[in-house]
Amino acid sequence: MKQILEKYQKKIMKNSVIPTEFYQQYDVKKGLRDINGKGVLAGLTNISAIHSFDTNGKQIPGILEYRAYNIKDIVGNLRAENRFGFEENAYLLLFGELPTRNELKDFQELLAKKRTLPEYFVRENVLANPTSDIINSMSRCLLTLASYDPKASDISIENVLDQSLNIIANFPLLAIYAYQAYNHYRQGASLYIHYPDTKLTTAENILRMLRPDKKYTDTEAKVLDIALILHMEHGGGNNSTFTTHVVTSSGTDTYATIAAALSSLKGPKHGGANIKAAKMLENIKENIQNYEDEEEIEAYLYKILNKEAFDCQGLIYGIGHAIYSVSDPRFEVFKAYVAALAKEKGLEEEFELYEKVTKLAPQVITNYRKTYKTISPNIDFYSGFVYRVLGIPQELYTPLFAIARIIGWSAHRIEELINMNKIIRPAYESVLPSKTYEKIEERK
Ligand SMILES: CC(=O)SCCNC(=O)CCNC(=O)[C@H](O)C(C)(C)COP(=O)(O)OP(=O)(O)OC[C@H]1O[C@@H](n2cnc3c(N)ncnc32)[C@H](O)[C@@H]1OP(=O)(O)O
Ligand SMILES: O=C([O-])CC(=O)C(=O)O
Repeated sequence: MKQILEKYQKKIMKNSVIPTEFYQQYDVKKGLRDINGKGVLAGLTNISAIHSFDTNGKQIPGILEYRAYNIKDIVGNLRAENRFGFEENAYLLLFGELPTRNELKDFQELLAKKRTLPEYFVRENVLANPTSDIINSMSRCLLTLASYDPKASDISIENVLDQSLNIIANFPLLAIYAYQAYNHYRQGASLYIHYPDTKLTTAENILRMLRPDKKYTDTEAKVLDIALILHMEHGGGNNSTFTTHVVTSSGTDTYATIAAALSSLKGPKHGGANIKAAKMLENIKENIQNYEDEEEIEAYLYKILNKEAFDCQGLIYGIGHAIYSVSDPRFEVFKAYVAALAKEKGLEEEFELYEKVTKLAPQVITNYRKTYKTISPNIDFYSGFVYRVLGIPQELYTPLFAIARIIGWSAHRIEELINMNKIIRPAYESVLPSKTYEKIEERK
């Protein structure tokens, strides 16, 4: 079998490689972006804005706005008022306005009411097929839920909104129960299936369902709430949201669309980077003797880039961004929390090592690869650190991203359905000259 595959692979390599210069010649933007990170304009949106260049094309520190409100103001205000904000920001992103106190209460009650799975669903679907790949389990369960929905393929806005709210409410259950199944059947731990509490927020319910004793502190839940808010939405062009637009444009149903978005998200260059970054930082910690020695850290980062260390893929996870240059504003917000948590938990030494990595890695990548814009750490450099301090297992890092980003996917799916009504279908130029068909006996 191996030999046959090697033979086929050789043929593929011979017939599939396209000379690099062709991309320039045909003006194809690899990754649909300019080399400095400006994307090909593929759509318009009211949902969020990302700024990384000023009007003169100069790189600026990144700015992220949800429905025109700066993410730093959103988080700053929640913090000042010591309130949870996941539900409020879900309302803002989905409906376009900040809720009044009563509107927020009604929305929270609606989500709480919807936060329930069909009878026996957990036993027959979640527990029956345990896997460490929780995103796969979520996709599988989502597609199974479609068969319970008599209006699964109805793509009217009202129905899509109803389906989206069901998925938003139930993603935490699908993720946490899938982890509990894996932890029990594959890791030998006791099995806990705690029901969510209708009076609690999304962040509180996640910790309640995860922990054997259902207990958590208010600070822990508020830190998780902020992490979720920061991951909720990032424009129409990020890989999983663009997938949502593409798949929605074919007219398919909500379940299939979100399963596609989940599949995109788990890739290690996108949402899957949070697990990779956490594992990489552990690996760096194990392989560095002196945390103070910048030369030793730098040499190890070169080894990672050179595919000689960690997962041998040549990527330093949690660093770099497709469109941000000088900074990812979410990283900045996160860092303040991480610094405080590290101090509280006595992890200052580890935090200082990671800080050195964030300082050295961008320079190392710039020296090693051809880069046209400033490289800086992204949101997921520190998310693993925060989740670890909260006692959240690594298998749930990317699922937590999905629990948050389902809001952005839903808002973008609805925006696509309202405004576009046109199948997305870009062009691929064939660079292969035509050939005369050879009869089977003439082939060499
Ligand atoms: C929530 C999120 O999705 S945020 C992103 C999470 N992903 C990661 O953290 C994975 C590590 N980072 C990366 O792989 C990249 O920075 C990406 C995928 C996020 C962006 O990639 P690009 O748009 O190609 O970035 P950019 O144009 O700045 O990169 C220039 C060069 O530096 C390389 N580069 C950028 N970041 C890294 C990195 N962290 N490690 C190694 N090489 C890198 C790119 O591969 C590219 O090399 P190439 O021209 O040989 O292909
Ligand atoms: O915008 C991107 O390309 C990736 C990202 O940061 C996100 O989806 O949050």
